[in-house]
Amino acid sequence: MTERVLVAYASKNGSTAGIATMIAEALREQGLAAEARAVGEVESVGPYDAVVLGGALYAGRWRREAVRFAWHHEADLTERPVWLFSSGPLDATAREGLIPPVPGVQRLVDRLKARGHVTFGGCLQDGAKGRIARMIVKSGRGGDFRDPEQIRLWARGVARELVKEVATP
Ligand SMILES: Cc1cc2nc3c(=O)[nH]c(=O)nc-3n(C[C@H](O)[C@H](O)[C@H](O)COP(=O)(O)O)c2cc1C
Repeated sequence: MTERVLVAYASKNGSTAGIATMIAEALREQGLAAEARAVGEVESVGPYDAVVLGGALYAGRWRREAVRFAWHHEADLTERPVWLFSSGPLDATAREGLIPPVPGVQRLVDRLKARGHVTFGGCLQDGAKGRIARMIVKSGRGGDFRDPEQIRLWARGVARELVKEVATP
């Protein structure tokens, strides 16, 4: 049977949503039934066999909705394979090496017994919401630091683990 994977995300300016869409596409390419959904659109994780949960980083924390989602669905999430991702750094650091989760996300990794966590580069461009966001863009420190190849490779690793598990329960 095809594994159903939920890629849930919390995004303010849309770039984490974009990453979630890329992850879901890469999982589908590997034969999984994956869909990307904003956390607010997900009532239950019951229909899914595995979950990828991602949050945009603001001031050293995940967007609150992502944390709330994790707490609210904790019991169901701990019964399923779960991976977490963060999106944030507005420079090349996420591409150059593994960035550990911020403390609040590390707590979720432990609590949900997540199989893995990765930090992807973020994106802030014209039209970003918020005064500080606009200041960052205006001062030339914005840009798109997401790396589609890095995202695809990470998603393929997730798919490999899930497919292996179905083959050898
Ligand atoms: C006010 C503000 C605070 C931010 N704080 C962080 C941070 O603590 N760590 C980080 O890596 N990125 C930080 N960023 C960058 C965002 O995480 C990045 O732009 C991300 O891609 C936004 O995701 P979204 O488009 O899904 O909202 C911050 C951006 C803004 C505007």
